[in-house]
Amino acid sequence: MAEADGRPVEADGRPVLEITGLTMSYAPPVPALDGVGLCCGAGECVAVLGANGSGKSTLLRCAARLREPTAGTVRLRGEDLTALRGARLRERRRRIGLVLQSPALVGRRSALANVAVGALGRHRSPASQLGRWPRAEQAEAARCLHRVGMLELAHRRADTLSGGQAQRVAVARALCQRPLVLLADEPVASLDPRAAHGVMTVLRGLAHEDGLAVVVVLHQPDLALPFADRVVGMRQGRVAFDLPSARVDRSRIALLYAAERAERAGS
Ligand SMILES: Nc1ncnc2c1ncn2[C@@H]1O[C@H](COP(=O)(O)OP(=O)(O)OP(=O)(O)O)[C@@H](O)[C@H]1O
Repeated sequence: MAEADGRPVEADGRPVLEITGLTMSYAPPVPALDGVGLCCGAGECVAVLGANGSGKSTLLRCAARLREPTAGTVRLRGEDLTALRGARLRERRRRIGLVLQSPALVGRRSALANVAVGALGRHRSPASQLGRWPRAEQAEAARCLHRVGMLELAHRRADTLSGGQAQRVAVARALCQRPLVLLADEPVASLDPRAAHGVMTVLRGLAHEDGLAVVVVLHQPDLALPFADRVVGMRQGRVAFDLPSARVDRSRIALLYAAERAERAGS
């Protein structure tokens, strides 16, 4: 893998995920994103910080093509996803794993069965939809659980897991999609500090050790700075800064939130 500006890029010189000029408004119109650019290379962990309403979740949803941007491009390994439709889009979307604040597991099913759901895009049958998986998919789900340190609890019902354990299972479910990119939207928001640290360790490991491109939206600068390689600060639908973590000082972060408060107070 090569490097450009200190960032990992694919052999063709492009980062795995490359977002440019992303603009999106919700009806009636509520502007949410205004020309946002963000890149994430294989093996890189990027944190996105910003005050409530600054557009972080909308950015991830547009990147995963769950929302349609009004302008801009989302490239996965150089291919523009915003130009794709139908089966091709569905296939490419599977290469983008999504982890949300709520793990959304099926409580009465085992951790293993929940993880195997990530394989549905490759293997869909009446049996798999009832939670009965062929041996190969079960083995892959077990490998994904092992990767997040949850193999021992593979056969536990999901509704008996702690919040941190459930979130690791959700990460394993995303891994079972065999993603190139992992997008995590406030994955530690409901977790205690120890569990949050554990989930962040897993996410960073998936970037640094497994070579995924990981983008994680956080509300905790104290987690973003030590765990992420780069931090993207968002303010009012725009990128306020995009810097290596080591160059992000506290005053820059404070400004991110303070400016948002001041602008709101004045509006
Ligand atoms: N479904 C929706 N319908 C209308 N407006 C929306 C919708 N979702 C978000 N918005 C608006 O879009 C803007 C960006 O919201 P978004 O949720 O992306 O921000 P965020 O940075 O993720 O916020 P938070 O940290 O609170 O999750 C806000 O003004 C928000 O009110």
